[in-house]
Amino acid sequence: MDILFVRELKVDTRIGIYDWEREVKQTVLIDLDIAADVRAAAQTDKVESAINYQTICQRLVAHISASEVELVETLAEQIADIIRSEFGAVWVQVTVHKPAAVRGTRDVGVRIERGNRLP
Ligand SMILES: Nc1nc2c(c(=O)[nH]1)N=C([C@H](O)[C@@H](O)CO)CN2
Repeated sequence: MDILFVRELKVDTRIGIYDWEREVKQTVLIDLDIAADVRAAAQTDKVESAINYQTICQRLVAHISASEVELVETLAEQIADIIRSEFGAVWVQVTVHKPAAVRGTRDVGVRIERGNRLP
């Protein structure tokens, strides 16, 4: 199976479990790996035959910038749902990074996989 990918989609959002985190926006970075059969797109050379990664990014920026969840897990699950239900992906891996959220670390976050990756 082929993979479409997005690295480090940067979005400011309200996220976190602490009172101070409900008052500010923080930056999250999103990585996506999306299973896709890209042969039709390659043969036609038309984006209409592809899963459009720009459209996905625009949809996710709209969703994430308006969201107010507490956990990175919740955000990752919502992102996977959007990509599968609205863009027809059969399998997706979503990584949500919350850089510098924990003192002494460069990065924390979560990575999930949803759906069935075809051979
Ligand atoms: N499993 C998780 N643990 C923690 C989360 C989270 O989203 N998932 N969040 C926090 C805080 O909001 C942290 O990011 C800020 O200091 C702590 N643990």
